[in-house]
Amino acid sequence: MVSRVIPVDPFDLVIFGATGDLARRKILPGLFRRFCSGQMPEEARITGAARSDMDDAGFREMVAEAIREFGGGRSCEDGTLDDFLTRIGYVTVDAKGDGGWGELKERLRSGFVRAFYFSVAPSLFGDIAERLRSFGLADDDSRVVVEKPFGKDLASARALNATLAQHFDETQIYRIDHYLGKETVQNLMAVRFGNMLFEPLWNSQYVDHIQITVAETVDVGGRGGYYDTSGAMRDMVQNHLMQLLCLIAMEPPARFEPDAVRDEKLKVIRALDPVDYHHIVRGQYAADESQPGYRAHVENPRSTTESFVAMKVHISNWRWANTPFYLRTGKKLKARTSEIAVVFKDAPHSIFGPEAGRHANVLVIRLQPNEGMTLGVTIKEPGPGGMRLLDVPLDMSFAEALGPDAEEVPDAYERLIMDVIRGNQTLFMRGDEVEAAWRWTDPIIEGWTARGEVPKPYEPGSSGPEDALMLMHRDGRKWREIKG
Ligand SMILES: NC(=O)C1=CN([C@@H]2O[C@H](COP(=O)(O)OP(=O)(O)OC[C@H]3O[C@@H](n4cnc5c(N)ncnc54)[C@H](OP(=O)(O)O)[C@@H]3O)[C@@H](O)[C@H]2O)C=CC1
Ligand SMILES: O=C1O[C@H](COP(=O)(O)O)[C@@H](O)[C@H](O)[C@H]1O
Repeated sequence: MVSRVIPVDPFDLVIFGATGDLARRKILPGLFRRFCSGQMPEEARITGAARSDMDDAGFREMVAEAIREFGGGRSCEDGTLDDFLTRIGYVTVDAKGDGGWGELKERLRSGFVRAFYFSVAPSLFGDIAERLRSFGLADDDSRVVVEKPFGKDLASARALNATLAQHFDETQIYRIDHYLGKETVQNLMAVRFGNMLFEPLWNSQYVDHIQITVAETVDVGGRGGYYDTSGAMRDMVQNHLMQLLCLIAMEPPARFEPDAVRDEKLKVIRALDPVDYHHIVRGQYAADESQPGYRAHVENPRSTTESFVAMKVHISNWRWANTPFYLRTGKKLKARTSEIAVVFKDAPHSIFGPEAGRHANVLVIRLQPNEGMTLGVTIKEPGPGGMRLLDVPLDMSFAEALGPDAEEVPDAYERLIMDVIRGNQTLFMRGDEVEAAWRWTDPIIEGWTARGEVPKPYEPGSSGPEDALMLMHRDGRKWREIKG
């Protein structure tokens, strides 16, 4: 295999919240994998910063443990971990106080790319941004990476944008949506805009409807405190599903460049119709004989927060008028699967007569697991039985197509952090995009509150509430089965 890894420029990366869950599970192991792949240059340095009192050696031990636990199955030569750890340091810093900032500044070198990852609660973003400037750690070339949730509604997202804008230019702010870093999500753009095959058919004249499903088997686990104030709508739809919707529905950007892509995504969000409340189903997983339900995972035993949402959405523009988009996401479902299905219309006339049945082509883009694409094609049923039709899949699994190269594919966080170092904002959300997404989401959530709506219970391990199935049945359509 010929390595296509291009090393990034030397950098200083500071991770605020380096002792936290996200840093240990995703960021630090991801950086290690990039180091193994040879993408990280010799002079790269990573400094953890958090409140815990620790020295460099203590933090390196924590990092080594995190990598052993969450590092992932890629092969790395012996000794690489020790080598990686020599590039790691730690400073005790209080985001809300003055302690530690001077020492942190001394650790940073001039002449290198400088990035600050805010892997802390959003309530600390403003404090950190302000101190980065007042203690002179950040300059006009520095980058800041901010985690989700980016606000909980339009007002809070605006306030957060305004706070960040006091200290940093938009070109320095990298708002993470890790779905944009997934390999297949980018492949979606390659499929649409790198082929002549699909784009002429990619509109309401040929597409009957589109289904976007992000199903999870996990419950809210230890994140009940956060999740109960959020729910599936804020946690998944406003960001991840919205981004998938944008990529599938947007017009071709003139170039694969940050503002060209983000302008087109913004136009999609702005063209979304308000959603009729009859077109949304909220669900909450119930208990069964072997396991507790949602309400046992959160503090409020009467919680009406949704762990599932299904909805029908319309985009009012020339391309998509009259083509519905059905979105659904939920926890504790039957299988972990994320996919987008583009369901084409039936052929306008069947030359094979009514007994041949109805056959529509479906293009399925599987984001996870088993990333790949399947195009359902109608053929003649083999054998002597006359002209009977059969749907067969033209199947492409990326792991099979890439062979051993698939091992080299970085995960979402690895890719996005390297993009920050490269200064490429294409796969990050712009401030106006996030605000537009909240502008569309807010009335939906406000409507639930005003109507005192209670989510429908659903069985753990199911496909969600019955009403979600009805949402499509009413339109004479059917959800694809949720299977891993
Ligand atoms: N965990 C996840 O799966 C995901 C998390 N996120 C987002 O990432 C961010 C971090 O989440 P997560 O890692 O789970 O959170 P944790 O609660 O696990 O970690 C929080 C981190 O912030 C540090 N911290 C808290 N207060 C201060 C302070 N005053 N000064 C300096 N550091 C402080 C903590 O340090 P110490 O403990 O040393 O005090 C700790 O390192 C959040 O915005 C979250 O919404 C987004 C997607 C998924
Ligand atoms: O951002 C989030 O995403 C995860 C799902 O991410 P995936 O990459 O595993 O599909 C979700 O579990 C979590 O609730 C949400 O905050």
